[in-house]
Amino acid sequence: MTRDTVVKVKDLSCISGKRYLLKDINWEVKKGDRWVVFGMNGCGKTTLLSIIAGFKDYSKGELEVLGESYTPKNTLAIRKKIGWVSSSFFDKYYHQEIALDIVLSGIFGSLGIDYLVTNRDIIRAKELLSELRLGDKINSPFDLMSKGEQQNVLIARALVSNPEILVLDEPGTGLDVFAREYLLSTVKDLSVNTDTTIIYVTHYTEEILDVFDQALLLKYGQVYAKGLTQDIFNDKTISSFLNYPVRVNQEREHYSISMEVKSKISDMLVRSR
Ligand SMILES: Nc1ncnc2c1ncn2[C@@H]1O[C@H](COP(=O)(O)OP(=O)(O)OP(=O)(O)O)[C@@H](O)[C@H]1O
Repeated sequence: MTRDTVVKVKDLSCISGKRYLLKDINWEVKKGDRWVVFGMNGCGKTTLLSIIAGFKDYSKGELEVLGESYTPKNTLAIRKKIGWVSSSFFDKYYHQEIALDIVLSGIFGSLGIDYLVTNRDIIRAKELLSELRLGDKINSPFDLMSKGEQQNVLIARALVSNPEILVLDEPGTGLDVFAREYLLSTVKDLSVNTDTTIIYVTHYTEEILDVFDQALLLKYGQVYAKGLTQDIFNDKTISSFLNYPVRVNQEREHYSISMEVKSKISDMLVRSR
């Protein structure tokens, strides 16, 4: 039996002014897939995921999520089925909102609580916050929380609706050592025990768990490679992708990349004294 396609991106471009932030992206994600998205700063990862999560428009091409194209009428309904963590996106929107309200907004796929919440919703949101060690921060405004606490609020927001698709944009950033392991263990458990589709963006190869069996490499807003992680994460492909010689190692449960980098900054500073 063929699995349903849950995200279909066809010849998609996103243009700002005269610049292509994304160009001719083609990508298909099936139900239950686990993808890692990898690329250098500014290559368009957040832009692509914001579009897929229904929070950003695109300029050209086609996008279907869970069998539908976004329209003003169905946007919230589709968003509800996507758990999206992206501090680079939400940081711009959340300021005075308290942790509990932000988590509850995930139930509606909105940025705020524009609809009626039930007691069950509140209990679930509080449980998730407590589980993520934020039980005492339920009423804290977003701006007054630490980076890691904010990230955990966004993780709780993404999980509260028990989503069909989890889109995690650098979810480990800012987390302490325990919180990051807890996140990775949650992602791993979800991928083993449920058919949740997972798309995971990271810069840190130690977060590329063995469960992420497919990889999308983005470079300058375009797809550089996509396919099985084991076929892509090798010395040759990643060195050519990064334009720099690296060694890719597959450890017991994740990948790692080693490279020799020599900074010139200290020499520059010493010379200018
Ligand atoms: N609204 C916008 N208008 C114009 N340019 C934008 C806009 N949003 C993002 N960009 C630019 O698009 C490029 C891609 O940004 P994006 O945030 O998608 O990159 P990224 O791959 O997620 O980067 P990082 O790894 O640093 O988070 C960047 O050069 C950024 O400056």
